[in-house]
Amino acid sequence: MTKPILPTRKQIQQTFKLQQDQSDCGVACLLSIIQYYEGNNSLEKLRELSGTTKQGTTLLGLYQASNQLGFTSQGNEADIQAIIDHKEPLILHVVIEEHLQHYVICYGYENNKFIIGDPAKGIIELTKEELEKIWKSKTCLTLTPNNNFVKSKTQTNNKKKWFIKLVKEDSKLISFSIILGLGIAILGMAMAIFSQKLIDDILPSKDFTKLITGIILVAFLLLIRVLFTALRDFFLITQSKDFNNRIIDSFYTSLLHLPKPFFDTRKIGELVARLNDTQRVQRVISQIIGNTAINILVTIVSLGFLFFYSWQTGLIASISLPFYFLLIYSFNKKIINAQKEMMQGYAFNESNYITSIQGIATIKNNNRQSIFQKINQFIYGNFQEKVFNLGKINVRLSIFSGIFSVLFLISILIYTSTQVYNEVMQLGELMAILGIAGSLLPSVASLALITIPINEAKVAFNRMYEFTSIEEENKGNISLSKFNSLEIKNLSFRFAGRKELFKNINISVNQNECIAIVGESGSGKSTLGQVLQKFYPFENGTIIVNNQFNLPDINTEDWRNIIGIIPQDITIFSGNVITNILLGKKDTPENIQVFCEEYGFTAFINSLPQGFATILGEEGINLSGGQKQIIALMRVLYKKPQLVLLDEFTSAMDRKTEKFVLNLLKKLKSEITIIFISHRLHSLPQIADTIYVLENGIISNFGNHKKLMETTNFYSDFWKELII
Ligand SMILES: Nc1ncnc2c1ncn2[C@@H]1O[C@H](COP(=O)(O)OP(=O)(O)OP(=O)(O)O)[C@@H](O)[C@H]1O
Repeated sequence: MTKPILPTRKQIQQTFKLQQDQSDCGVACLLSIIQYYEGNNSLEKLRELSGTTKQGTTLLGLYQASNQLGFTSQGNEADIQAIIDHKEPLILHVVIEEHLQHYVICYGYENNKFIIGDPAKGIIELTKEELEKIWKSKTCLTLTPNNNFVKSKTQTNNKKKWFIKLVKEDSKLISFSIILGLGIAILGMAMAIFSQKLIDDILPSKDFTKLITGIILVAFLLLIRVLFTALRDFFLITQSKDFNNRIIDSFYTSLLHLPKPFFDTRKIGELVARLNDTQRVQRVISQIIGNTAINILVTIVSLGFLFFYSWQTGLIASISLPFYFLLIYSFNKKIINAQKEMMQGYAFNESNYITSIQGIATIKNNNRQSIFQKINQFIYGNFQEKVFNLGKINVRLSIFSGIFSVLFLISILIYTSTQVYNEVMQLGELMAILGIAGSLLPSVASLALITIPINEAKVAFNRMYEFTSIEEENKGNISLSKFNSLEIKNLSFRFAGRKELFKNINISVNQNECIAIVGESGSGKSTLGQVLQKFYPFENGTIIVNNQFNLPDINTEDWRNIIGIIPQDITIFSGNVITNILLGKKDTPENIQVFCEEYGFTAFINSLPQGFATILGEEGINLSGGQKQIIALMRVLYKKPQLVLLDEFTSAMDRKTEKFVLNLLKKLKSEITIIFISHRLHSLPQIADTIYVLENGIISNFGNHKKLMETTNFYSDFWKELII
């Protein structure tokens, strides 16, 4: 499985992957090494496995991910000589521009230079001194593929299959559009040919009938061309609509089924930007169907006509057009890079805009409007600078191509006019040749630039594919409808790339019991709650349900029907109170009214301006924290769960509401098992049968109020401080 001692440049170039944004450098390095060993994966998957966040990846995260992917890897402290002696690619942790943490790959040492794969720049060479300057940490990750490493050629095939599946339904529309495009191209020549006939034959012959017939014929052909163009455009917009609907549906559906950790590591702006990617892919499809086919044909037919009228002009065109093509083509790379930077600038600007709107209260409260305005000026200015850079390249391109066009047309003009002057060529032929030569250049230019939109679409397509190729969350296959007990045994958990959050935790709860998990902020209580919702897989230990099933094996949908959650951050959707309780489920208003009366929520509903019809969320009134918690309680109880998990519930309620809620929960204890997660401890003695104290990553104590008060711990400290 191991490669030859020093990889060739070609191998490196072919397998090296650039980062898609700043936080991706670590995973881009890992992906490059995977591809170097002929494996395959996606940046998205690697982000997930390595716990990459908006800030980037830790070396520990890269280590954990690479071990899961079939590498024997090791984090080391090393010196320059050690990496010269190490004959396999390795990842170095470096610091660039004095403070930016970054990862690069060292592929080897050759001719006194290190071959470095820098995900921000590409393949570069560094001298010992240059590398030492940035490799200050002296830490690196060595990776050797072991027997678990899977070589895979399947991903490219899967990508192709996915793409074909997406466009397959449009194949008829696409074929019609191409055929119409060909018709349009051929009819486009009609005017040039007619003008030649008009000047050379019809007008000199003074044949009026011929003139009228000719005009009618050309008018007819031009009208057919208009019809063809309209039809083709209609097919294109139809295809565009169908394709976008299909692709967005597939994208959104995959998004909803992605595992929770996926959402922890993404910025909203980035997710929104990916929705726009679909349009980019579609635009290029339209462009290829709409223009490229026509341009190819226009070029061939025009050249044919030029040869037909005068083989010499055909020859001039055939010799000079490849140069024209190459001249324009040479701009491709610059334009693609400038476009990439512009797209990044755009995504960054969008993220910044969304974050400032979300944090508007904090900005105002801290009087930081002017600072945020300056940040925005900087970010937006940077984006505009990138747009400007792209514009500059385009201006340069149009100057060069303009000069070339002038030279080309003038040389054709000189040649043909000399021919007319010497009476070898007729005037009409000159006109036709000039007309055809003029239409040839834009077609060739557009063909030379086709890689730009294709590349843009490829980037967009890959980014979308990465989303849709992530495995859905674990579904589990044991169905369950009745909850009896939950037992957490020796459970350990860490977020990918982080140190262990808790270890060897033992907690149990039976039907109709109420337990509480208490502990300091950040001790991992909410995370434990999320593990219980099957949001995160755990590292070691077991969670047994009903004394027989492993939680990961239980059907996720069944389990989430059994467990009801009130999270710390409650989401209120746009809509009225009823839609917020039902969350899309169908029910009659009478039933909801009965439900509210049964649980005693009627007074709360009546206190809202329009009762049940009160519009909440972005389009409606803002609820207080306590009111949101009541809505969340209604939402949970309406679901009729058998186990509820209440995370810092009642924290925002006034004493009266809290009392009402606690009394309600006490009554419900006979029907529902309750897990409280809290650091508000004063209400717990009334309701919790057992209290577990989570401290320093372990359950340091557990028992009822009386038992816990006998020792010194987080819980008893709280009560003792109250008494003092
Ligand atoms: N997705 C994540 N990736 C990495 N670390 C995370 C993630 N979510 C939470 N953490 C970290 O895990 C730790 C535990 O967080 P958690 O929310 O579980 O604490 P908590 O005990 O519920 O705190 P609080 O009482 O303040 O709600 C924190 O240090 C937090 O920064």
